[in-house]
Amino acid sequence: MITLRRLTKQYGDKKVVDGLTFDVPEAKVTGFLGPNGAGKSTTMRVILGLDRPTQGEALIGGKAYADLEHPLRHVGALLDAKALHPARTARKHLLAMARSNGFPAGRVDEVLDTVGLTSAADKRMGAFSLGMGQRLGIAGALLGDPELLIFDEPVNGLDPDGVRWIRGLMRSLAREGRTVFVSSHLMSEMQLTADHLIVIARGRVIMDAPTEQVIAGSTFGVVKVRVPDPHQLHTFADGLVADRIGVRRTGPEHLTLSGAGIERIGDIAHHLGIRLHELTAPEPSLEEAFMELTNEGVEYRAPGTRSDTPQNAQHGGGR
Ligand SMILES: Nc1ncnc2c1ncn2[C@@H]1O[C@H](COP(=O)(O)OP(=O)(O)OP(=O)(O)O)[C@@H](O)[C@H]1O
Repeated sequence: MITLRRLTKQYGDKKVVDGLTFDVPEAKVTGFLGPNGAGKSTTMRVILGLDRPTQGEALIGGKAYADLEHPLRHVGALLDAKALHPARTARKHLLAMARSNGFPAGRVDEVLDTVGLTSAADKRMGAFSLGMGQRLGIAGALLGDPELLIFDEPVNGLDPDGVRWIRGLMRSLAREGRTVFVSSHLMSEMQLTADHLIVIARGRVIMDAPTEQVIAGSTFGVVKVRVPDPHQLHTFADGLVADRIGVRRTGPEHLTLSGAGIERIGDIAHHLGIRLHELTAPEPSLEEAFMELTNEGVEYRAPGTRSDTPQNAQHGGGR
């Protein structure tokens, strides 16, 4: 449905998007993940024809957005919360959108119902909360009954009810056969929502795989340890790094380790005479997978290893 081929976007001499090649599959929720500034919004803007690529192409059903005959019948998008006319009601706002795009007026009530805004339809938008504004933005995206939906950080600033609602909506849109492409930096959220994940860092793809595979790929399992003595904590971290174990400081007394199981970690602690107050192997999460993939938060590195480039991260974590 969405096809990116060597898509590159450069601002000045900075490549914000650097040769992205991937497909977004149909009838699935695809999470587009990456740390802040990774290039997610820029990629979405290029797909939607709001920005021109420096090189490469982004196609929707084989066509550039600008070549789609009735774009809103094919693609609905929620980007940054738009500046809404504060004195206008939600219904009037959607009616104006419907009219200017040739959609039947009856569609307005349908989408208001879908997003749960029927009772607020005649309220002025100036009185809308952030969550209501997001719902209205989604109503606008659904107006043309498009087969592709692009949502940029749709859960930003929403309360837990709103987050659950958007999650359910995205899943049901995919069940209807639509393509849902959603960006987020919230790994935990995508773990619950997305079937497929595309992870980028510094404008490059570092993972493109089914969600389950990304989670499974994180584990050798991480191991958590708690070392009460600060001096021993550093000695232990250095010893582990020398043994090629990935070490991340996750609290004043805590380290999160990857690349070995609890038996080996316990043996190393014993060998070094380190006193432990905790040695556990929690269930892997997407959060951990993401940390590994992007190498975020890694404080200790083995001397001579260069695990901070996206390419190496792919080799290290892209199983
Ligand atoms: N019009 C622009 N001119 C110059 N630099 C830009 C422009 N738009 C974006 N950038 C830069 O491109 C980089 C990527 O931004 P982008 O918003 O695409 O990332 P993102 O992954 O969506 O991150 P976030 O979650 O923070 O929005 C950032 O460093 C940003 O400052």
